[in-house]
Amino acid sequence: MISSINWNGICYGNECGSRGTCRSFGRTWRCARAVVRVKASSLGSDDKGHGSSIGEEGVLVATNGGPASTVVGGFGDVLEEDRIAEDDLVRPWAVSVASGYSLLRDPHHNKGLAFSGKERDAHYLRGLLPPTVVSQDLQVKKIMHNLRQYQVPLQRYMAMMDLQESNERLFYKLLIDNVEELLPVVYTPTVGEACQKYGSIFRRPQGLFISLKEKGRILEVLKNWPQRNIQVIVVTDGERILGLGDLGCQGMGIPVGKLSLYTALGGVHPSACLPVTIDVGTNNEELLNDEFYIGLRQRRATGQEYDELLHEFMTAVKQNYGEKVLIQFEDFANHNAFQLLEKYGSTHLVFNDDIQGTASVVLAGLIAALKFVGGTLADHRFLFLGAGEAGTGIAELIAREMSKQTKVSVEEAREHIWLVDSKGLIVSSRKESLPHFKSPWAHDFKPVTELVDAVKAIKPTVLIGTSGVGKTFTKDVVEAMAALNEKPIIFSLSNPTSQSECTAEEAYTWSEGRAIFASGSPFDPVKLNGMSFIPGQANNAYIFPGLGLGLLISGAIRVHDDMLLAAAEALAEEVTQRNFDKGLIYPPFKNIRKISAHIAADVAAKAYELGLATRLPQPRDLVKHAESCMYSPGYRSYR
Ligand SMILES: O=C([O-])CC(=O)C(=O)O
Ligand SMILES: [Mg+2]
Repeated sequence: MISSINWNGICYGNECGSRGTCRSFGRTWRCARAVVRVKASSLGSDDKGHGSSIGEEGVLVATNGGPASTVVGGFGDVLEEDRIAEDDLVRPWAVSVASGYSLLRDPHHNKGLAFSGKERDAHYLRGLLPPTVVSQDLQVKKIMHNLRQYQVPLQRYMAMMDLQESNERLFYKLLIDNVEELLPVVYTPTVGEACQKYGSIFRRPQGLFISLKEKGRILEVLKNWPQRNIQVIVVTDGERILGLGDLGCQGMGIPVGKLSLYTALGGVHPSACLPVTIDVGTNNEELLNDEFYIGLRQRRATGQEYDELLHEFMTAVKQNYGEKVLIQFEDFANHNAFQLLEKYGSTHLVFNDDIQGTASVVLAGLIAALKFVGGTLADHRFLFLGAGEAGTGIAELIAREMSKQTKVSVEEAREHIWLVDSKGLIVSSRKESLPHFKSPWAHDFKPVTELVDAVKAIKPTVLIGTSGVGKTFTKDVVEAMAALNEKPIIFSLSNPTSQSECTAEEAYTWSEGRAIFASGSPFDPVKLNGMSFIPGQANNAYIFPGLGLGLLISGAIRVHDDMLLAAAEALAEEVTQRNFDKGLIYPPFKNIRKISAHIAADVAAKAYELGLATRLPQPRDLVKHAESCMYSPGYRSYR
């Protein structure tokens, strides 16, 4: 194995079949695309003398101890141009050329038994693999067979994580080809349990951990990450993981899971994705006392200490990756979520998935549900249980869409929308004590404490649960909705399944099969009185991969609310007549890559329209362009 070579590389072009160019910056090669081979003419003493390298990140080059020989690349299939300063190229580490045994252990390039005979010869794999050569499809078949043997969801999750760390392309092929079956494994609900037990199941780090200990050195820490051309970061501080509360550093499962969906559902190249967990401590006593806990053992830093760390992170990200890197805030607690969005929304390309992504997916479901119940948004009355990020985010987007459709002001539109929090209905007499994100929803009304009483008093046509508290849509509540409405719309959005406000079965049974139901985490179809009901999954996974792709392909520099409306409308348009005939208000996840391309195209179109796009000229057919930019996980040939 070559761990380090001295070289002065001659790129002799792509042998991967795709066209691309290599440019030389002195001794550093930079490759615009895909697999490139480099001939090393001056090899170190511990090598086998071949010097070929494989890398869709471009050229893998080892340092000779000098300052600027390093790895460049990682453009993914999306980014074809980038400007990197020469001093950016200096890294403290060397990357080895992957061949032979190390190639089999390199998740980005390993193909396992799918290496052909010629590849085995060319890359010193002879004898390291059994003689049989299999196709990627057969590998998928075998792994699905094995996964189905596990009875415990967490075992499936761990098997999937092992695969991601041993053969990345196979992981994505499996996920894309079996998305409906595997989404609940790598994502909600199983990822919730994985985060709760992350310390004990931790094997290899899959993202960047930035703790208070790294304060003052975050830029340095970012440079330790092996990929340079990061396009999307999902970051959490672990304080509100799904509806499970403060899981501290163990929240890392969420950015990892979300980014695997960026690739599988949205086609963003895996090497362009960076999961980050900011560790400022945890207030979860159980974790602080857990010997397997992997994070800082201290209570959460707040105030200035917290703000400074986050600011250093946001500044370092922009400095290291440029202003077009997308930062998705995920599962922060309410106070920080709103503050971060407000603070960085006008200086960085950021959005909060729990506030804005969830809002967009729910709005799409409501637009589609109107097909069944009739009327426009303005003809309906909305009641939320939960007035945090998701509740107020959805409420605001509904108000904006209503205002857009009917030309009433957003303030007037808000009067159709009511929220209940842990203290009861949000009314104007509570205004003094409300945080700023709740105050727009404080309407004039008498105080009401119980949800069921709020339903009877407000008479909503739509009931939405964003409370993070399971079992709160009781029989009384659902029956009250069913008494008021021929087709009550009931969304139980809290995740994972244990936190869902009610189950699909409860919603259909208590409403005598009349509810139009969707949930954040998946539920199986329900049989009732000989009929089958298929619940919708109103999860932001429908939105963020396509939204992110749209931002990247247009080179957007800011996220605008109109882009979220565009994403919602694009998703609602993807519900076909056949879907409606089956009672669906969301399209099946199995078509998600096509759906993401449409969402991406509409988001990108909006970015161009708003003057926020920098990738000019605007491609004529944005759907085709989005599709052509999507990563596909088929193996490359390494001959
Ligand atoms: O992760 C999910 O399934 C949806 C989400 O953002 C949350 O519940 O926080
Ligand atoms: Mg979330």
